[in-house]
Amino acid sequence: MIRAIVTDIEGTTSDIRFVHNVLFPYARERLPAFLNAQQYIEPVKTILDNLREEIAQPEATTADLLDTLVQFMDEDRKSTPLKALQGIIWRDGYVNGDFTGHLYPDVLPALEKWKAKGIDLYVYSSGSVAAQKLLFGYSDEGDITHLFSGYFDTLVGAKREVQSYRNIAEQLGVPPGQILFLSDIHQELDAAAQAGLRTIQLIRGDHDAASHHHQVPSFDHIKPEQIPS
Ligand SMILES: CSCCC(=O)C(=O)COP(=O)(O)O
Ligand SMILES: [Mg+2]
Repeated sequence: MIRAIVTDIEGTTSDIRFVHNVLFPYARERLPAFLNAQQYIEPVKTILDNLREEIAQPEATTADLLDTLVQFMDEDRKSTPLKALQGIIWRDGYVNGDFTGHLYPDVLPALEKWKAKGIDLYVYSSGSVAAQKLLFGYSDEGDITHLFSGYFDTLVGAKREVQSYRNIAEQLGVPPGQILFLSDIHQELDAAAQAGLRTIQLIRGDHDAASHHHQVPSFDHIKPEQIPS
């Protein structure tokens, strides 16, 4: 019996183009002025110190760190300090109505149905927990954060690491075999499956021939009650 569902965001609940063509450029354009204004103010001061630690350059200037962050954005590096800074910058965009968090139309009805059946819902994304709450708090369908019982980001570990899913299961207090993880990336699903979680892959675009996971085109096709124990 599935007792908890953990969902990825990018490519799973939300279009990858929203993240890459709207969110990422919004943060990239504002990052230099943002760092200039906020570098000595919390929480940015601590986030920058965490970045210095991550790159093992304790003496790095803010200009050095900006270069590093630009390189990380070019590489789509899932660096925790970068993700924290992006999340803070995105807040203005959501609050000012510059954009809303994209949701595929099949997502909200399915989440509501699963929740009504007593399944607890969680999010796991490389985007910071603050950024996840913004996306679902200012979504195309309004504030849907009441549906989620918790959020996980890279502080629990990287998404392709088996230990991250063990950590999530431990924090949920649910046996791994009763947790269903939804993602579009088979390497993330491989790690989750190795930790004992059940997996389903969302194929929102191109077929993934290298995957061994059950594949569906949308949340409509997911029937947690039919997953055998
Ligand atoms: C919270 S939406 C932004 C997601 C994000 O920043 C990102 O890098 C996507 O990573 P994911 O692990 O969800 O593919
Ligand atoms: Mg994804």
